[in-house]
Amino acid sequence: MGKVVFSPLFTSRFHGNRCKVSLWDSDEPVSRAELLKGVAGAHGLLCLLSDKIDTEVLDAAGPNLKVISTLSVGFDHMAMDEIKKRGVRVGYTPDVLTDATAELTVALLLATARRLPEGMVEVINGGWSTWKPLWLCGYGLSGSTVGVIGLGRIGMAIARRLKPFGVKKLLYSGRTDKSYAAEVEGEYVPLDTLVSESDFVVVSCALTPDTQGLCNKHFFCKMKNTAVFINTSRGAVVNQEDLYQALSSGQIACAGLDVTTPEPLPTDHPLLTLKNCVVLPHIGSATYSTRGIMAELSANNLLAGLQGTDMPSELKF
Ligand SMILES: O=C(O)[C@H](O)CO
Repeated sequence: MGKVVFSPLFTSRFHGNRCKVSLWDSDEPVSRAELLKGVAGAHGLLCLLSDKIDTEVLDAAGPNLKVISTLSVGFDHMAMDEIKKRGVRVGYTPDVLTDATAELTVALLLATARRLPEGMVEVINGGWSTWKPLWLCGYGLSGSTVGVIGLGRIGMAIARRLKPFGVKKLLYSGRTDKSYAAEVEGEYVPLDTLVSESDFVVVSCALTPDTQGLCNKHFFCKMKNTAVFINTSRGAVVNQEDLYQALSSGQIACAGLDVTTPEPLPTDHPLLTLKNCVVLPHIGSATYSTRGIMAELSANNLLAGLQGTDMPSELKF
């Protein structure tokens, strides 16, 4: 085999059936300088969603590069046009993180709507004086309308988990009507209808030029002022200034975000001053078993790409 670079991990060089592996042996991301240096001459690269794989990295790798394997289902961190132009194959990790991400989305939705972080702070700081009828009241799923933007693998897994909470109506929007939505009695509606009729708006679409900044002031203005907004896809789908305005003015009730722009969100970011905004550090797929399976799948994708065989999960683009 040749040279492979694994970044958390790092790259590989391929000679016959052996590869020389350069491993970034840390849970911390590889620095840009190390990545540019380490990738030189590599035949394969295993990267994270936090590694920007752009022309500079591709140029630094040079013409040996045959395969990039990302430890993620999202691929918005990679310059796909440029990668395609160079004939480099791409492996990714769909399916194996669907359950963990859907589970986290439900947890975030409940934590946000039922104000769990706020409640915990009150217990710790002595704000819990006694039981009070209206104190820390939030919003429940029973009898509600839930709107899922992007009913793909993860969106569908979220819908399946939310339905048993007594959700009355499940709306979804996206590029196309999905026949499998029947399983959750999903109703395909225009985005405007979803936004204005939903009590819970859950964003689960990929980040593309079409969805970038989709959730902006026009979007939030159409939401009910009792509505809960949840995003576990990519931060850039949301205009955060507009979200801040919507939350601080009472235009919408609350928001739960597992993804932000940038990541990490600076600790002095205005969103973090709001009690009605729950922010998590992009932990959708963070279960021990899911991350283990993702690591194995991305290593196998990389090896198949180096050997020129079928990858377990190749991105077709
Ligand atoms: O794209 C992905 O794989 C997720 O965002 C990571 O959990």
